[in-house]
Amino acid sequence: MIRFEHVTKRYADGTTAVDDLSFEVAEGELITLVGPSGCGKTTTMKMVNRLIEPTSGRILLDGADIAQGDPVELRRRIGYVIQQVGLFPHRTVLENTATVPHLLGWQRKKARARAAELLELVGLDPAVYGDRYPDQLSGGQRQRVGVARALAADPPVLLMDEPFGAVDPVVRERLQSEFLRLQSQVRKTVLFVTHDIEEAVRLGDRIAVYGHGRIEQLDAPAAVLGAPATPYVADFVGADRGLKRLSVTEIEAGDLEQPPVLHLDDPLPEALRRLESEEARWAVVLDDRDNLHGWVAAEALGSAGGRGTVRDHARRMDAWLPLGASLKQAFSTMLQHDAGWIAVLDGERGDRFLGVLTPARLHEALRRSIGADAVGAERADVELRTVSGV
Ligand SMILES: Nc1ncnc2c1ncn2[C@@H]1O[C@H](COP(=O)(O)OP(=O)(O)OP(=O)(O)O)[C@@H](O)[C@H]1O
Repeated sequence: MIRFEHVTKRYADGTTAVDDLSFEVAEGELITLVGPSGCGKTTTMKMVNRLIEPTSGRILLDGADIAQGDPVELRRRIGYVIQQVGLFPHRTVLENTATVPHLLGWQRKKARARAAELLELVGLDPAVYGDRYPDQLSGGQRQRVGVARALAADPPVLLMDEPFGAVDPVVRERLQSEFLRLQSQVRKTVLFVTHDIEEAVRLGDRIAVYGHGRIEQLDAPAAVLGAPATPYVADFVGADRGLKRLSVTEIEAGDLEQPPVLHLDDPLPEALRRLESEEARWAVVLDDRDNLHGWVAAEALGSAGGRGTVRDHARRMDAWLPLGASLKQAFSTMLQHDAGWIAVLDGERGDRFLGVLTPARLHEALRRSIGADAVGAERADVELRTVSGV
């Protein structure tokens, strides 16, 4: 969709802002450009809508060299969101949002209807906020209007330059979640500039980590965190990259442990025999539709004198997650419920019980996924070497 071919930008004073850059953004992909101040992220972005012209090399949009066409025509296909938003102070929120459709000559009614639809999409009720002026909004709301305005003419490409940089961390996280939800609906091709590695990891399908004027690594967030390509990248993503990686590594079926499974109506003697034969101290308990009910301790069954069913001794278990949730969510759920394990369910198939994740399994999953990225293999195929006998 967007292709950089050996693009260099040298400013008049001799500063090389971008140095022989080649990479490609696929249609519907969100690439975050992350790196320290002055490394060329904004220059990269502004060359796409021709606010800055490259010194050499070329940029293709849908296969066509953008330098050959009309910049105004080009910008109609590209939404642009910046940190200072740049809303017109004397125009209402609705008018601000309808700016581009107006410029494109849409009829007033159609432009306003589209603007209202977009405001709704970014979580601002047009009936409440449409007639307000920008200074009557919070910082986070202004950013939302900025995003709505950029999307108003439905451009295939979005350029976002630190769009959430000026709001406090709580609002920022909310805007990120909303933007992820929005992007899953509109699937734009996005270049997103940020200083913040956490933001880059959270939002990007891939992350481009910039050194001075160059991309040091362009890869999926988990790969950048797990297997940094250079010492520079390792340093930039931080010593706690293992921890950060938890949030972008999903629970897979192969990570799970399989404890014995009992059903609520199983008679006690049979249940006890099962646990004894498997030398287990507890079992997961399912209901008659095979949904998770909770768990039962062998000790509780043993002291019951052999009468009744598992139901009489089973305890509820609320610590569970669907397959595909992140390891960070798993860890956080364990802490929240003070649980030594959590159940993992198949959300796609009526919450069927799949297995349990323990802290040891979680650690293994993380190590295996880092190992997999380092050698370019599937996580399930990675064997761990463990210090044994300790
Ligand atoms: N008009 C200009 N003339 C000369 N040098 C410039 C100009 N614009 C940017 N630069 C320099 O080019 C380099 C890259 O700037 P750029 O704005 O692309 O960095 P950035 O990574 O976006 O930084 P930040 O995160 O601080 O916005 C910097 O050294 C900057 O000082």
